[in-house]
Amino acid sequence: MNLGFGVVGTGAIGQEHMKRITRKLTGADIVAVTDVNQELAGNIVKELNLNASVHKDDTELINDPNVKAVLVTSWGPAHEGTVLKAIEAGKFVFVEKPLATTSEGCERIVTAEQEQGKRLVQVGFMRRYDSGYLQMKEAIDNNFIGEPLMVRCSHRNPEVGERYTTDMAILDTLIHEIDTLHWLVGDDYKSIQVTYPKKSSRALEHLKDPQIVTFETKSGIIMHAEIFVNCQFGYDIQCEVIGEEGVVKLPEVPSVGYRKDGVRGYKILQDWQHRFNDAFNNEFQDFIDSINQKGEPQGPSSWDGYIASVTGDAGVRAQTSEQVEVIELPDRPDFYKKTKLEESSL
Ligand SMILES: NC(=O)C1=CN([C@@H]2O[C@H](COP(=O)(O)OP(=O)(O)OC[C@H]3O[C@@H](n4cnc5c(N)ncnc54)[C@H](O)[C@@H]3O)[C@@H](O)[C@H]2O)C=CC1
Ligand SMILES: O=C1[C@@H](O)[C@H](O)[C@@H](O)[C@H](O)[C@H]1O
Repeated sequence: MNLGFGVVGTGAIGQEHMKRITRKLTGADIVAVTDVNQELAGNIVKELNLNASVHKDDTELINDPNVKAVLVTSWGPAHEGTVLKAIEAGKFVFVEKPLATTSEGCERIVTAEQEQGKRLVQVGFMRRYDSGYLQMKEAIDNNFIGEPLMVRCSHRNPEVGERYTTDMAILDTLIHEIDTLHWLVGDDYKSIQVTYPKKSSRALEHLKDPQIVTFETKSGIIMHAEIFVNCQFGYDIQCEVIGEEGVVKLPEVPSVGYRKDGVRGYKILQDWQHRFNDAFNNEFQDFIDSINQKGEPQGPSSWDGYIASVTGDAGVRAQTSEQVEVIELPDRPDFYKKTKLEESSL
C-alpha cells in the first residue's frame, strides 16, 4: 500500500516536494494538506489534481487516519510543534531543515522520538543523497586519499533578499555544510570560528557577506567554508577534501558546453532547486522505500538535526565574538547509531 503523506506548509518547497512525490516517485500519495494560508492549500490540491483533504491545521491533519507520514515544509519556527505532535501520534515525519529553530527544541524532539521507541523522523539534509557527495564519501571511506587532513568548500548564492540576515548565513545556508562535512569525513566538530573578509558592495547594509567559517574536528581536521550569498554569477557549491595520499573534489554539475561570440564555456546553474533536484528525489524515494519496506526511515535523523543546531548556535556566537567557539556535543545515543551497511545503502 502506498504511504499516505499529509503536507503541512504548501509554500515554495512544499509544492516542489508534492510535485516530486506525485509525478516522479513511486510508493506514496499526498492524502492531506494544510497551510495557514488555506486558499493556497486548496489551490495546490486543485492544480495537482489531488485526491487530498484540506485540513484547518496540523493537529487535524495529523489525526487524519489516512495520513501515515507528515511532510513538514512550513516556516522554521513552526517545525518543532508539528514534529512533536506527529511523534506523539506515532506518525512518520519528513521535516525540512531546520528540525527546530533552537537546540533545546531539537533536544525535545530527540527525547520524544526515543520515548516512542523507534525512528520516525528524517530531516531534509538532501546533500547526503547527492551523487557527487556520495562518490566523495565512498572514496574517503575506502581510504582512497588516506586520512583526511583539510577541507575547503564554498556555498555561493547569486543574491539574497532584504529578509536575509547575517545569522542566516550560518543557520539557513551553511547548515547544509554543517550537516554534510562531518558526515563526509566521519568525525565530530570541536570548534568553529567566523571571519569577515572585505564586504561585497552588492550586500545590503545590514548583511555581512561574504563570511569564512573555520571548523576544527575532534581528530584535528581543519575545514574552511566560504559563504557568499551575493556572488552574482550563480548557485555554486564546491567541496574538496585533502588527505594524506590524495584529494577528492565534488564534481561539477554537467551542463551543456558552448562556443559562442569567441567564448568557450559552460552555463552555471542559478538555484538550489536545479542543483539538488536529483538529491531531493533520491532522499524522498529513500524515505518512502525504507518506511514501506523496513518500517522506519534510515536517512538523516533528528540527532543529525540536533547536531546541526548545536553547531549552528556556536557559529552564531562566533559571528559576534569573532573568536574560536567550542562546540559541545553529547555522545550519539545508541538509538541513533547506524551500521556501516545502513550508511552505505543511502
Ligand atoms: N533543503 C533545502 O535546500 C531547502 C529547505 N527549505 C526549508 O523549507 C521550509 C519552507 O521554506 P519555503 O517553502 O521556502 O517557505 P515558504 O514561505 O514559501 O512556505 C512556507 C509555507 O508554510 C506555511 N506555514 C507557515 N506556518 C505554518 C503553520 N504553522 N502551519 C501550516 N502552514 C504554515 C506558510 O503559509 C507558507 O505557505 C523552511 O524551513 C526552509 O528552511 C527551503 C529551501 C531550500
Ligand atoms: O536551503 C537553502 C536555502 O534555504 C538557503 O537560503 C540558501 O542559501 C541555500 O543555498 C539553499 O540550499
